[in-house]
Amino acid sequence: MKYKLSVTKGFASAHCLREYKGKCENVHGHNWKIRAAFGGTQLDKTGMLIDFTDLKAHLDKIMTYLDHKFLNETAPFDKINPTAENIALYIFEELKKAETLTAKVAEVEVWESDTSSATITAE
Ligand SMILES: Nc1nc2c(c(=O)[nH]1)N=C([C@H](O)[C@H](O)COP(=O)(O)OP(=O)(O)OP(=O)(O)O)CN2
Ligand SMILES: [Zn+2]
Repeated sequence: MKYKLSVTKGFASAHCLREYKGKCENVHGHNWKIRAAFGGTQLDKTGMLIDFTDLKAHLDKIMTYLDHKFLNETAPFDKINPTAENIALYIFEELKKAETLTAKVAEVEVWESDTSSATITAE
């Protein structure tokens, strides 16, 4: 991939981890930070891989769905644990709807705190 563009957004939500022994089995909240990257090799006639504005709008839609929710009661996290890994995979899959012929989702990184993040990378 020659070009890689990233946008960053955040949301606030509560969760608890099922099947987990420790403080995170209790309900608690995070200010999640998301970095979504699209990659490709070909620019359009305006010199863009994909418009940042479109990318932000797609990410915003996902953030709005997750914002101020109890994730354990919000699909798909009512069925799968709302870990940083699963949240990153969910956002990665949702962002595929925004792919164009030349710009594909390359990476989604989910920060649970200033020091911990999970990244999904396209294979
Ligand atoms: N691989 C993963 N490990 C953990 C996840 C996760 O999503 N993936 N999540 C948690 C908990 O959600 C928890 O909130 C975070 O725990 P932790 O970093 O231990 O706690 P703090 O945010 O309080 O950080 P401190 O460094 O202890 O202050 C746990 N593990
Ligand atoms: Zn947590």
